[in-house]
Amino acid sequence: MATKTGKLMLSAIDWLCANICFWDIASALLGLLIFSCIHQKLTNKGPMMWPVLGNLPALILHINDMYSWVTEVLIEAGKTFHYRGVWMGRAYGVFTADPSNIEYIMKTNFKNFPKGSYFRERFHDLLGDGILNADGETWKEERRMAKVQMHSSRFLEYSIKTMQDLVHHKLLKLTEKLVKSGDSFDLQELLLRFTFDNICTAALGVDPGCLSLDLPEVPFSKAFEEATELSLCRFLMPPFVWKPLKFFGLGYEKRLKKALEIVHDFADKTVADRRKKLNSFGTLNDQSDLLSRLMETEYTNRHIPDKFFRDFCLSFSLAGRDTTSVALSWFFWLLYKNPEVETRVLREINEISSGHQRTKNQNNQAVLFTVEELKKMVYLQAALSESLRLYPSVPIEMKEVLEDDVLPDGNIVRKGARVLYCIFSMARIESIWGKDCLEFKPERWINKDGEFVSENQFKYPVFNAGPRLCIGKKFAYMQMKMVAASILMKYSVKVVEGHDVVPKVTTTLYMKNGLMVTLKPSSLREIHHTDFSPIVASSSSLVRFCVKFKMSKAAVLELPPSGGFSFDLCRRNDMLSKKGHKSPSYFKTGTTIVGLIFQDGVILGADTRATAGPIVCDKNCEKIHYMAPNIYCCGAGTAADTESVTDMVSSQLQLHRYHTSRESRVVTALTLLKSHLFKYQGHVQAALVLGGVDATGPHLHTIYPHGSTDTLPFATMGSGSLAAMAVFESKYREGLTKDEGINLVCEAICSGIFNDLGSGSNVDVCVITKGHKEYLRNHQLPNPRTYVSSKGYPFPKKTEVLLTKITPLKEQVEVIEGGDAMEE
Ligand code: HEM
Repeated sequence: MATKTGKLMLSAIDWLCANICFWDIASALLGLLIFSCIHQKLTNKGPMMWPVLGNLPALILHINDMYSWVTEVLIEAGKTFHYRGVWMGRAYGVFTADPSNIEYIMKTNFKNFPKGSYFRERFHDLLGDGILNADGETWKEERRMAKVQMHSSRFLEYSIKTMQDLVHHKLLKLTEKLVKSGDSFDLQELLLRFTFDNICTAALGVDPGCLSLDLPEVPFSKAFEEATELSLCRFLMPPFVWKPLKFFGLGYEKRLKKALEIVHDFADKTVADRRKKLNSFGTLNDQSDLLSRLMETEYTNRHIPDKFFRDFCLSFSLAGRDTTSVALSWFFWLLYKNPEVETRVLREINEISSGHQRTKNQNNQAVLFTVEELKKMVYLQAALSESLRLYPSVPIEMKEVLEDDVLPDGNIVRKGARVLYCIFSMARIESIWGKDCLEFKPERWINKDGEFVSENQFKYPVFNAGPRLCIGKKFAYMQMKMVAASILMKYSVKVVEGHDVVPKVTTTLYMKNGLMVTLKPSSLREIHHTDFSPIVASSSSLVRFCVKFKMSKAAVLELPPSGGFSFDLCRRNDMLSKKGHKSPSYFKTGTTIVGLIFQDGVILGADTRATAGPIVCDKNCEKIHYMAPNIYCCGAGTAADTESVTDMVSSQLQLHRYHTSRESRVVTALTLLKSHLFKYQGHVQAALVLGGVDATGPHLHTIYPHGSTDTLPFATMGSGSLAAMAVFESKYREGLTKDEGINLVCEAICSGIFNDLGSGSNVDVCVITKGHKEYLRNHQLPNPRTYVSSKGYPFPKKTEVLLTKITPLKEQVEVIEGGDAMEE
């Protein structure tokens, strides 16, 4: 039977050889190919899937514009398509940009979509079991430990300090040097150096020194970069290629091995040193970096091998290194392309830093931003988020499928497949982000009350989402804001003309050619003159502004008002002084005001001289102001300011009493006064001594012009305060009687009157006790007038009437073509 079948087959082959030529076979294969292609086209929504090669040809064809191409395909395919790599390459699955699919894999069925062995295997040599490369219980435990430390206030404080130090002592020093040289330079490279130093200092407690003035090549940093890039090569070739290369140490795997040795040596040494320190001192309490905190807390509970800490360090260095620097590079580029956004960012930074004179560096305009100030930078946060939307630091993410599953959009995914989701493409899909999705529009992140509004994580998975949400998000925003605000305060960043800005196709969205820029000092000064306020700008100036910044008038008017104070008068004064007008100078003022607590209540005292520079303009003015029947307030500083502030707060207290039908409390007056003064940051010149007696007893407070306050048993303020304080400090004691208190107050005021030229004339006293007050106006007259002319002071003649004709005023309006600096 077998021989019969064999014979039959041989004769069939003979027949085929005799009757079918090469061209017949070629045409049959071609037909098969065409059929398969048509079948593919009809059944698969994605790019062409070739037999054997899968999607590889299309990928190679679009390798230089891969993100745009994937976006186009995703839009055409309705946000999801199936893909396949070369035969036996184990690369297959779906590509998606659908938020509902992303929510499913990142949250709803999180357990079925781990990082997976495909990813882990390729990154294991570099990251080991570090958090970025771990799954399951290992990942869970690492995340728990990292979260506890990262969210502690100690780490937050420490990380802010490291950022401030690096920005001010290194980054800005380096930019100064670069500005002096006048050369263009690669900003992306500079930022990469900055973030590497920053993450190593914060996470490992070691500064690798990439940002030193001579921009040295740091072996650890270079090897780390190389090891990351070379590990990625393993994703481009099938395992039967890269595994033998690794085994025999050939090709790029040889270089990878070398780079890995340097990286691991550095990390191992850091961990070993820290362990040694912990063993010899028994504590690492003087170090706040993540590694030290983790070692100290975890070692006390159980023994954790050094390898764990090494892997932990490397994952953090990778996660926190390039992500923020790349994000900042795109941000600066987008800002350069959108000057109207830059103007708004600068305006915000300027407003926030305007009350910041105390921390200005002496030699330049660099400002040390605090966490509170960074938090207030809402528009900057919106601009950074918008920049990350369009250029996400991690453009494509990948998860593996554990068991067969069906995604919410109906696509089936088989066990072992991979789901890739393209965050870069999501930003460019109208059905996700709206018709204006391609525009750089920070306003989409701000609500009508001017607050920042976060987006749904699954529509905006830039920081990942669900249980694996990026742990460093807060750190990243602080860092980006600190760098952006500090650089923009000092420089205007100009991208070199003709520089080609394109994304590099790799796991992190670098700019392929870097970002070549020049820095022009003091962009802020420019913005003072070009700044605008949609509310006050005249129509013509608004048009000029729009033309200058190539934006529509509607766009300007659409901007929500920024709120807060208007600094138009400052700009006007600035403009006038530039035109040669001399600003009036300030008048020196002087006062002695005091207060003390005695056994039954509070006694306040004040002198009565009002000075304006060298002139005594009022010999007997009143400096003790009424606030409420049981509260009075002495004011030093500018008389008009102290009067107005106390008047305003007094009326608020009155309204409050109408509402509550209760006696005002001193603490209410104190809160109202300090919050009012704080808003004006010292521009309202009122230094106050507030005293009163309420249901909780007698109270005495001082309030400084910037809004800070003190609560004391005795207090003095004004230019004579030191003289008065000398009296109080030597004679004040608890339980003074009323008369003793009044005498002490008078003595203190007289000490001011006789030792301070700004104070003088008489002593006013106000005694407040429970349910009663006594205002002793001119209680003492220590400087009575000694000589009065016996003849009086008659005027030689009365006021004469020179003209009786009344000339009506004419309104004259002069239109100045071209406008003034104020209007720009
Ligand atoms: C603009 C800046 C940043 C962006 C866009 C970003 C984005 C991401 C993304 C997409 C992931 C998921 C990665 C993956 O699973 O493969 C991630 C995870 C992570 N990121 Fe960030 N990141 C940023 C900054 C940082 C910084 C500065 C740190 C450290 C201080 C950090 C620490 C981490 C950690 C530890 C994880 C792993 C979380 C986990 O798997 O549970 N990131 N980040």
